[in-house]
Amino acid sequence: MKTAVILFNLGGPDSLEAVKPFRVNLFSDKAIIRAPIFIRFWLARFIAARSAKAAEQNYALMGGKSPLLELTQQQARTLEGVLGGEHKCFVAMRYWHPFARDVAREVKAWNPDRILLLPLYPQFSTTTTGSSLNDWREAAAKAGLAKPTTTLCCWHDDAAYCAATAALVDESIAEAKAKLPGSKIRLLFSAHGLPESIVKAGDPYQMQVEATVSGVMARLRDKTVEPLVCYQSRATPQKWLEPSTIDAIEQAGRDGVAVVVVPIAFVSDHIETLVELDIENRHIAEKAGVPGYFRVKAQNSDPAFIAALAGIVRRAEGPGLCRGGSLCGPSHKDCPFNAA
Ligand SMILES: C=CC1=C(C)c2cc3[nH]c(cc4nc(cc5[nH]c(cc1n2)c(C)c5CCC(=O)O)C(CCC(=O)O)=C4C)c(C)c3C=C
Ligand SMILES: [Fe+2]
Ligand SMILES: [Fe+2]
Repeated sequence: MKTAVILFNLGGPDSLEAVKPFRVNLFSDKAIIRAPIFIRFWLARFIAARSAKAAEQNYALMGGKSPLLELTQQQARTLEGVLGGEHKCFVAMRYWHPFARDVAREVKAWNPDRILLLPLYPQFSTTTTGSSLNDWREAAAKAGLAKPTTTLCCWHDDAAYCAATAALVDESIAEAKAKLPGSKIRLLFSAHGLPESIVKAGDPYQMQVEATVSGVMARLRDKTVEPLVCYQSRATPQKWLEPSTIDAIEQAGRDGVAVVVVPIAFVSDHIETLVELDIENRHIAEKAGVPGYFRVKAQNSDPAFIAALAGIVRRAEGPGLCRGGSLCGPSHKDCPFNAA
């Protein structure tokens, strides 16, 4: 049976010229800016233009483009190798190439017997997974791609994913302890932030982030470190989830503890790990007098992580789907696809 596995991520600009249109696409999404279309059209351009210079400078620090597409394509190739047989992995991005509309046509040409949708966002948010899946459904309908389709939602508490992440965290704790013997260490689980209003409207993201953190903590070899969940990358003036990663770093400075920062809502390096965490927040930590700043590696194509994704795919190929054709993990009372 030919199975197409579609990997979804947000996408990133592939040149400095693409930064502005990429950001206009992002802020034009009704899942991100919840305003009527005619207001959103102008607001998107206004917000995108307002902070365009700073964004361009940040992409310039990464060589003038986002590495997200290459890293996701590498994940796709590695996963395809692990799954073997008649699996083919495709990558569809939400706000820059390759767009769902083009990928849907490619998938149709390959003519699979079934399709598995695998968002590379471990936690469900209406702003990320929800938006990508809606975009895919529209694109598939337009391309006339009507094959049995299963959504692999909500793998935030998947045991193998949590174990693979815990192994990466353990590596950084060991490095911190070796460099700063005797120092107290705080684990900052830094998730992408969200406007609080989106969470209040029922988005399960924050709950799922906390579940991921519990799952990772339970699987750490080194249990001597204290965890704290915080939220990074605030992008609009509204109130966002708290505490912010910056506040948490400054607090660590006041408390005189070293920090190990775990990017917990992304599985690939991109601007928010390579620039925000590695450059900006490291600088903030130095200024705040934090005795040591360590960043846990993103999963990228880590073999244990790819094996976890392969496990999620294989489970979807067996029985046990939740209502609506989605795969549910063991504890999905909050699964957005499981509503009647
Ligand atoms: C209101 C704005 C935003 C929300 C909500 C948001 C949620 C969100 N985003 C990610 C993951 C990524 N975001 C990326 C880029 C990016 N995101 C926003 C804004 C919001 N994100 C902006 C303005 C940008 C562009 C970067 C910039 O201008 O500084 C990316 C790609 C980065 C890259 O390398 O190109 C990812 C990935 C998550 C997980 C999330 C909510 C859970
Ligand atoms: Fe974002
Ligand atoms: Fe689910």
